[in-house]
Order: sequence, then structure tokens, then C-alpha cells
Amino acid sequence: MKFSANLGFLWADRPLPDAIRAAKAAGFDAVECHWPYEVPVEEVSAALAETGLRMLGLNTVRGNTAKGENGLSALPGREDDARAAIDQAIAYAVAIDTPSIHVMAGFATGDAASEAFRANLSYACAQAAPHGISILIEPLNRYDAPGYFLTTTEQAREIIARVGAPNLKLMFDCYHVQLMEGDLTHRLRALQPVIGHIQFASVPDRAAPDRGEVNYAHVFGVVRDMGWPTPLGAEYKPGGDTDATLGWLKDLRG
Ligand SMILES: O=C(O)[C@H](O)C(=O)CO
Ligand SMILES: [Mg+2]
Repeated sequence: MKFSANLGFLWADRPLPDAIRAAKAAGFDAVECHWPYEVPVEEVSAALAETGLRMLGLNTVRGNTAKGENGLSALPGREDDARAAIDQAIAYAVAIDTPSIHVMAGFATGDAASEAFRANLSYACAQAAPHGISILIEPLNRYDAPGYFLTTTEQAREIIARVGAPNLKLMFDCYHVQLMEGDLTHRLRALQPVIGHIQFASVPDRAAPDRGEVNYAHVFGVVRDMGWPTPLGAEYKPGGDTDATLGWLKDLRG
């Protein structure tokens, strides 16, 4: 199995280029992040070139976080802001050769939000396609993000079908899916054609995957048997020194 370190959480206490180097030293096969925009692309590119790791994904900005915004693309009336965030993410992704962008929906509900989200996703997919970039949408759980527009894989699957763009995919974060829907391995297999990236963390505490209610040794085996080709994203909160939480990776590596 190959694993990607999500640097939004792992080594988040270090500057992003140093976090990339730490992921390499720890044996990860790739990295991904949340919001890298404060860091000059030259610094990130240099760290990626030095380590040989690829940055697999990044997120669109959340918007006005002081006001509690958590994404813009499902907010009716905020299309200009949402598309500026999409443009920004594509430009950054192109500069560091990142193959996928998570377009964040935001806190919203109702038909107008659905229409706004689909229209902004169509825009994102059209802008990203010439660069070979996939657009990801990710259901978030109702405990961490109450009121978030996108909460289930079933909802995501319907949106993906209605938008109808080949580069629109599902971010299957096992942590969120377990909290909202469960039945992880059936869902992974059934949704494989629309999944663009897989992430994981223990449930319910979002820590390293060697604890909690999900048996990740089993889940990883199912993903391997599916022939899943790309690294799985370790997106968990280490709660201190990241290196001290990597027993699961060492055990898997043997
Ligand atoms: O929280 C998550 O699971 C996401 O993957 C994210 O990108 C930030 O909300
Ligand atoms: Mg996630």
C-alpha cells in the first residue's frame, strides 16, 4: 500500500516545505495539503523536487473563516468568490503539478445551494480539465461541520451524475463516511468508479488509524484488493509529535 501524508494535520506545526521533508523521512509516498496559498510555490516545488514526492491534492479556500465560512461553492450569490477560489486553486495546482483539487461547498442547504454548487463545479471542471486536474467533492460529517452542504456519499454521487463532467470525483474520507453512513467496504467497492481519492483517520477521535471503531488493517486490504492505484491520504490529527504516531505505518511496512 502507498500512503500520502496530509500536511494540513501531519507536521502542521512546521513550515510546509519542512513538513514535506518530514513526510519523506518518515516513509510516505506522497503528500497532500489543505490551504498552501501563503507559501510561495517556488518553496513548495523545491521541497517536492528535493524529496521526489508529489503533492496529490489541495483545497479551495474556505472564505471568511472569521465569520465561520467553510467553503464558497454552494453559497447562492457568492459565485464570483467561489470562482476566484477555484481559479486560485487551479493556478497553484498547475504550478506544483498537483492532480486534484477539493472544491469546498460551505454551509448551505436547499435548491438554490444545489444549483450554485453544480454550476460552480461545472465551471471548476471545465477550467481544470485542460490541465489534467480532477475536481473532488467531499462529504463532511455532521459532528465536525454541522450545516455543511455535502454530508453523504449518496448525495455526492447524485451531484457527480448531474454535473456529468468526467473529471468530477468523490473524495472518500473513511472518517467522515463512517460517521455519517458506515458500511465502508461495500461503499468503497460500489463507489470506486467515481472515487478520486481516499483518506482515513480513526473514528471517532480522528487520530492515527491504529485505534477506534474502524479496523483499518481490513479496510486497507479491501482497497488493495480493489486494485486502487494511488496513495491513501493519512488525514488525522496527531495531537502532538507526528513522528510519535507513525507506528501504524511502520507496522504496515514490516
Ligand atoms: O476535513 C476534511 O476531511 C477535508 O479533507 C478537508 O479538506 C478540510 O475540510
Ligand atoms: Mg478529508
